[in-house]
Amino acid sequence: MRDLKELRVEIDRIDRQMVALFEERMGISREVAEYKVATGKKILDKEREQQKLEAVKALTHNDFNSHGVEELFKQIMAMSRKLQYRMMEEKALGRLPFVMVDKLEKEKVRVVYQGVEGAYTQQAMFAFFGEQVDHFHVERWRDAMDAIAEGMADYAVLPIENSTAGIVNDNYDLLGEYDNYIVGEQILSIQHALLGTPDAEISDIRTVYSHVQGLMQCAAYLDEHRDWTKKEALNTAVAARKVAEEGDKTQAAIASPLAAKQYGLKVLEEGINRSGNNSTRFLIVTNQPIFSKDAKKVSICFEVTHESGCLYNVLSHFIYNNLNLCRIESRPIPDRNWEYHFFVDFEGNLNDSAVKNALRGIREEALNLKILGNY
Ligand SMILES: O=C(O)C(=O)C[C@]1(C(=O)O)C=C[C@@H](O)C=C1
Repeated sequence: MRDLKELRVEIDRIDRQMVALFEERMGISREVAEYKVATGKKILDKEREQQKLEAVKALTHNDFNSHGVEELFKQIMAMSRKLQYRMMEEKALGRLPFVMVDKLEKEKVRVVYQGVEGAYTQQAMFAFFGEQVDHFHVERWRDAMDAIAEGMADYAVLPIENSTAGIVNDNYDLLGEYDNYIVGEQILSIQHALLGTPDAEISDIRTVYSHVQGLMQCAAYLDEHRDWTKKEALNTAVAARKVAEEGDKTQAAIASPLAAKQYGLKVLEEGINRSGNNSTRFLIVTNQPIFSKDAKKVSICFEVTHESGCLYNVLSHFIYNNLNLCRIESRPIPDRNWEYHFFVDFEGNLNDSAVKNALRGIREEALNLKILGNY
């Protein structure tokens, strides 16, 4: 048996050769990039990569090495592409179809939110734009997206994620569907209360209405009252309005204390959500591709082909460009079973070259990349 020291000397010798060859190959890749920049040819050439993988695998002598070489060359070619995207960046300004503004216009604007007066979304709107803002409300989230798409409002406010109950699926889907853009976000601490008619006591309650998220966020509290029937409403404020309108003291709503004030209801119990720091994140959306110069977060969505390693390849652009991923979600693509839209948020501004570089790579290597906004 040979000594470990001696074996490591040999490994070091081989690695030096591999590094030299890697650098030589990257040098050629630079020349390929120059050719591609000059001729407008795409950087990713899947057919060539497939042929290359088959060719290098054929040079190996067993299955283990064949698999290893395949992985190795996939990585080498991915690095080669990244180098080429970076060179493209040096050649072209790489302007994205977004317009930078100094500051988001918040005065003399009209804002739409979904729900009725007293909804948490209304509170979020006030927190972002101020209480004097000109506003109106619509019944469904889709109506709010239509209102800005058609120019009836300048901005829409949509809940996207709650710290206890998770994402608002429907709004993720709407972001993918509409050509509207995220320009801001507002986080609101959500403190739910149990609201009843003015003559009600907790012991009278038989039925509780709320939005599904309200019911989920208060699941532990509702578990202590298993005999109550839980019923879903379009949103928490609609639930409060229903209880007020029907005037039945056996009915209660889970909604905000603001909604109690709005509809003349009695707060039977406060702070009934499971988590003390229960918060909801709302997005501010508009119909124009604008971003402010101090925007810090980019949201995108894309699809990947149904092949092994595809998502990994796309995500590698964030690592390579040193961009910090904040979240990733997947949503099913309608009528295409087991295929998904991926929604990714990461830190950065559309003016940063690292962001442009990563987006250029993702645009080529993923399907249907959409920049949802920078805020
Ligand atoms: O041959 C090319 O067109 C290259 O850009 C080189 C290379 C490689 O590194 O082998 C890189 C990217 C392409 O997807 C295919 C192959």
